Parts: sequence; structure tokens; C-alpha cells
Amino acid sequence: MEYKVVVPAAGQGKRMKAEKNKQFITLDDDPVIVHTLAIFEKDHWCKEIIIVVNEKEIEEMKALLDSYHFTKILPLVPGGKERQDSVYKGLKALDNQGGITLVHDGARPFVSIERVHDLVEKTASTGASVLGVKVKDTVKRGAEMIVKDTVPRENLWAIQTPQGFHHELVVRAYEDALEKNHQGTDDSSLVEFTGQEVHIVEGEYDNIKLTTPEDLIIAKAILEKRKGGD
Ligand SMILES: Nc1ccn([C@@H]2O[C@H](COP(=O)(O)OP(=O)(O)OP(=O)(O)O)[C@@H](O)[C@H]2O)c(=O)n1
Ligand SMILES: C[C@](O)(CO)[C@H](O)COP(=O)(O)O
Repeated sequence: MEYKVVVPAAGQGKRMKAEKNKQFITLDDDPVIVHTLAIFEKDHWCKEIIIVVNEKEIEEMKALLDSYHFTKILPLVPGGKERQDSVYKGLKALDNQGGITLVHDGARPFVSIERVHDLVEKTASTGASVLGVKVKDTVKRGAEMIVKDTVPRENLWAIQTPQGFHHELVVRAYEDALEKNHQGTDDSSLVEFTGQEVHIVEGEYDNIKLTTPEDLIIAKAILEKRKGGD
């Protein structure tokens, strides 16, 4: 099997409250984005990687990547205002007609190649699939700090990336969203919006997105666990 991947890394990382974009924060000697890219560099199913980078950080990112020996990275693509804008730019820069395209957050450095392969296989047979984990907490809907109801959790999934698609299908979904001015927080919600079924592949809780400062503590613990042979 083979696939190509778009890695959006053009955010500002405001919720991380760090001095620099979270993609450049060092974890165990390497920046977050390098941990993420190393997964796809190592995976022989992955043929090409498009990274979408904040316009102001392109030179810094180029210099950083030059100091590593990545072989699959295509020319960097400048990002947009929202994640959705950045991913769309990345998709447009990718030549993958008839192929499988994954989208994976630059800020998710711990996905395992086994789960990526599960996702690619499911995508090949269905057209669209996402990694997700079962929600562990009790979830309530609230308004003005009053509980309105408790949402049955049996069918609730916390959705991660990578998300996998037949290339033309995801490009069409992004174009449709642009035309209809529809915003979603992930790629699959745009595909759902076109009426296409999206399949869930069970992932792992380790595959966190580095969003707020406490996620860095969890990230260090995950790295330590992996050094210990996991
Ligand atoms: N305009 C944007 C916004 C986000 N992203 C990327 O999308 C991924 C997931 O987004 P998120 O965690 O929300 O990152 P930020 O937007 O950087 O964070 P924040 O919302 O806290 O500013 C990240 O790898 C981020 O760099 C992007 O490429 N372009
Ligand atoms: C795409 C995503 O990582 C799936 O969980 C998530 O929706 C990104 O959300 P954010 O609003 O950019 O944090």
C-alpha cells in the first residue's frame, strides 16, 4: 500500500503559551515537527510529505529541515489563516490523482506506524477514515454553567489525525466547503458535509495533540515510556 501526507504546521500555538510556535519546541533533543515527520520518513508506505508552514517561519523551517536528512519532503507550502485554509493549500500542492492522501497535524508527534497502516487499509477500501479513541469521561452538555443533559457515551469518539481519504474525494470536500463557506475543525467533517460516509479506525490514547502546556508533560512521559521499550 502507499500514501502521501499533508502535514499542517502553520498554526500559532496560542494555547501552548510558549515563546515560539509549538512545532519548534524541543522534546528529547528534537523539535516536535521533527518527531512528527520522522514517523512518515520511516514508514515505507509513505511516498511524499507536504508540510504547510506559517509564511513568517518558512526560512526557519527550511534551515531546521536541512539539518536533518529527510528524503520525502516536497517544497514547503505557506499556510493560511485557519487550519482548514492551510490544509487546502497543502492538498492543492500535492499531486496524488487516484491515490490515498492523509492529513496529519504537525503537533501530533506520537502516532504509531501500525495505526497509520490500519487507517490506510481502511481508507483504501472505503474512501474516508479517521483514527479515534473512545471517550473516557462522562460528557455533559451545559449552558451558562448549568448541566442540560448527560450525553450517552457509548457512541462517542475523540477523533485524531491522521485522517485518510481518496485524494479526489478530500479535495472535492474542501472545494465544496469553500464554496459554501462551511467551517469544520477537522478534515473528515468537511467530507461528512458532502454526505460521504467516514469510517472510524480505533487508535491509541498516546496519539495526543500538543495543545496546552500540560500536554508537554504527557509528551515527555510518553517518550520515557517508549525508551523503556513500551
Ligand atoms: N492556520 C493554521 C492553524 C493550525 N494549523 C496546524 O494545525 C494543527 C492543529 O492545530 P492546533 O493544535 O489548533 O494548532 P494551533 O492553531 O497552532 O494552536 P492554537 O489554536 O492554540 O493557536 C497544528 O499542527 C497547527 O500548526 C495550520 O497549519 N494552520
Ligand atoms: C484535526 C484535529 O486534530 C482532530 O482532533 C482537531 O480537530 C484540530 O483542532 P484544533 O481546533 O485545531 O485544535
